[in-house]
Amino acid sequence: MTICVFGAGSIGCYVGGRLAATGTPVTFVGREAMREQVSGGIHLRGRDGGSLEVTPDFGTDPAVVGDADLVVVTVKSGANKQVADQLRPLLAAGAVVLNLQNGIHGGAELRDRLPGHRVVTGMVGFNVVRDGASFQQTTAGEIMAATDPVWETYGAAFATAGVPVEQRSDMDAVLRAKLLLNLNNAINALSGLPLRTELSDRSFRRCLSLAQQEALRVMARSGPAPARLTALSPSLMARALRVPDRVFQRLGSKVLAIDPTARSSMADDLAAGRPTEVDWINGAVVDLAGEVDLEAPVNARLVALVHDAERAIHPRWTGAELLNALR
Ligand SMILES: NC(=O)C1=CN([C@@H]2O[C@H](COP(=O)(O)OP(=O)(O)OC[C@H]3O[C@@H](n4cnc5c(N)ncnc54)[C@H](OP(=O)(O)O)[C@@H]3O)[C@@H](O)[C@H]2O)C=CC1
Ligand SMILES: CC(C)(CO)C(=O)C(=O)O
Repeated sequence: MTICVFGAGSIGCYVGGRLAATGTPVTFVGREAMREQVSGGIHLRGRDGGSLEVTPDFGTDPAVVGDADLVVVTVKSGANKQVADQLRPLLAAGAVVLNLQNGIHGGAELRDRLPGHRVVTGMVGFNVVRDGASFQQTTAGEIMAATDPVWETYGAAFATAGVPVEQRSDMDAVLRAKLLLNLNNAINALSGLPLRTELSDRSFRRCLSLAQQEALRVMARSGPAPARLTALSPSLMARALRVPDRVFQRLGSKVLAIDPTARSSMADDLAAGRPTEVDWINGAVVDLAGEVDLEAPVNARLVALVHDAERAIHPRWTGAELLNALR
């Protein structure tokens, strides 16, 4: 039972690190800059505050993937096609691929390019903040993945590692629900604020409400309906975001139960000068809308604003400014 984490950054090092720290053989493939940071050892802090230390078997040579039975792909969406091209000649016969990514098309993108291999679609419901070689899970949440025989072999290892996998037979609906939550990634990135501060501001929540309601209209026409991943249903959540701050502090206390340092993965990308996943998140809503003869101007505007921010054009917005730009 050997796992290879391919594209090991925040999610890959955290999930793979927990597996390695609890006795599962894991190899990590990632960038040289990451190897330099983590090869002396990584520190993993769980949501319960407990810590694990492990020295990862981290390299930059993709060839090690050939020894793995399970390959966990944790690159950002834009790298999927290139990664599939790298994996195709290297994967062992019978190796299973698990993609742990935001967006709704990652699994299919890999599946189309890796004929002969099972690609299991997964989703990470929690946030991880990296600080050098320290990886901290800053929100509650689970990994969800498509029901598959692979979990008979690996399910116990993920559970022991403190990253249990909930098998779902409705992964498309799960990915759509996560997409709705991730519409905040762009707003969070443009705010320049930690998630908790941003979501405590009604103007930013109203921006998210606009983006989610637009996405819900599109999803209502294109099916499947998004799964319910939070205490409130997706449509109720989109409405509840608009309530005044004091009411939201009570109503949305679970939403705000976030470590004060946590930021969305898109905020990390913007801060590090990397291309963002906005085309795969808000852009996915625009694409879905096009397929059913609708328009999605709020999400289209967010895509454009994040692309501007990637080029250092108006990278920071107040809640009021952003709300004005989206209405
Ligand atoms: N971070 C979080 O809290 C959460 C993230 N997610 C999702 O999980 C996925 C992974 O996110 P995250 O871990 O934050 O991403 P990171 O950017 O931290 O990690 C991905 C790593 O893969 C590297 N990489 C890209 N292409 C290759 C390649 N061909 N070979 C080797 N390494 C490669 C990247 O390097 P480089 O940057 O140089 O390309 C980067 O170091 C995304 O879809 C994200 O949206 C979901 C929930 C929470
Ligand atoms: C966990 C969450 C929703 C936090 O924003 C996320 O998926 C991300 O940062 O990409």
